[in-house]
Amino acid sequence: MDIPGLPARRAALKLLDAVLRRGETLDQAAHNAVQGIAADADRQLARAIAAEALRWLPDLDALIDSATREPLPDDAKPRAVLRLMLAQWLRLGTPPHAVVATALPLLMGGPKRLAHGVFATLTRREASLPAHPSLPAAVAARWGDRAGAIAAALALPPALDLTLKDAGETAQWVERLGGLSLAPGHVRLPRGEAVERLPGFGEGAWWVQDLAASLPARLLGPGAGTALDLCAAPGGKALQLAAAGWQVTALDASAKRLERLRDNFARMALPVEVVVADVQDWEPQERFDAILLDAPCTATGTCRRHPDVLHRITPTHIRGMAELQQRLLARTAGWLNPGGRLVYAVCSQEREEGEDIAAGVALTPLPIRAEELPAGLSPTPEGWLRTDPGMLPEAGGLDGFFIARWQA
Ligand SMILES: C[S@@+](CC[C@H](N)C(=O)[O-])C[C@H]1O[C@@H](n2cnc3c(N)ncnc32)[C@H](O)[C@@H]1O
Repeated sequence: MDIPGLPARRAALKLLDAVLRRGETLDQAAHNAVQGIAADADRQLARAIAAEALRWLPDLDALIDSATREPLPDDAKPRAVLRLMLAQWLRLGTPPHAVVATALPLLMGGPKRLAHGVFATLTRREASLPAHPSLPAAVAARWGDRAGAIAAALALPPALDLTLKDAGETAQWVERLGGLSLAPGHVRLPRGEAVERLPGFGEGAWWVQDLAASLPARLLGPGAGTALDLCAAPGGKALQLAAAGWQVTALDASAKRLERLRDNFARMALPVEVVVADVQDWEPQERFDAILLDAPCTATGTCRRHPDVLHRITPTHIRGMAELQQRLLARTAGWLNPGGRLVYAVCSQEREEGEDIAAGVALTPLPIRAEELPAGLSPTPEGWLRTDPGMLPEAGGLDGFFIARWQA
């Protein structure tokens, strides 16, 4: 029989391994790793341990290396177990004796004695982590002069952002939910509350959507005809377009994710036409007044929520995504009615997926203006928008996005 708490630690070890060795996302890996764990709390604990280990990996490794004579190989099992032990102790507040009792049984023999010794050394020294996580060196190099601000934002879990169906009711919902608003139709709450229990969920008054993720649809303006939302599922941006009065066609390659989109539209009582297709070979029967291309991307702008992106995304992934994004945007640009608007968005922090893509588009730019954005954000000199988690620090930051807009 397993000792209590061990299955959650074993699952956390599987999660870490799936991300770091097989390049899976935490979400993909969670499906397999937590199979067989009955209690929801244990499944959540496994994920929390792995996520904190990934968020603080370079700092945890520095502590481990400070307590060993020879550095342990990067993929050695004792290093992986120590990463989890330290994440529990230093990030989740688990007392050291409980960490030892529940995680050390993952190892046997010499490796177990080694990990025990390193952990004992670090607890005796009262080791601590820096004020915020250090980025892996390759990531810090890619993010250049924004790396420090983004790293600072990584220390805190992101707030819970809601988008209201009726932006005219912003003040009422801010009061009712006890949050703050950074834009019309936006309410920000501290994370922690179960979403389904918040007032307004059942009645379809709002949906969960990061503030940055709500900006692309806002930049298409109030509904004035037909809108095509490409790569639309699960539908946060399509809901915004429908709520703004656009007649929305939502297209996505994943039938399963489109089921979630349909459920979301049903909950919000908004109309939508759904198309299951790949943007790479779909041929529209009509032209559109507005197109939103929320392209598939490396999602490195969501690193606060998904710290696995800090470790699995390589220059090869970024190049592959950039090629796909360029192909999708080139097709899409021909599907606008005269005078129609196209918005391109990615939740990536990488210039290859943002600025470099936008610079190659032949349509007429429709520069984003500061008045269209929440206070504290400003467009680039080219009229694009680049956000990252280090922006709006007093309000709790926002995801990293790149957004550009053109007119046919
Ligand atoms: C970032 S998510 C979109 C989020 C969505 N726009 C929202 O606001 O809720 C990316 C989506 O792109 C879809 N996708 C990826 N490649 C695609 C393609 N070639 N054609 C159509 N959809 C694609 C995926 O199935 C996924 O649902």
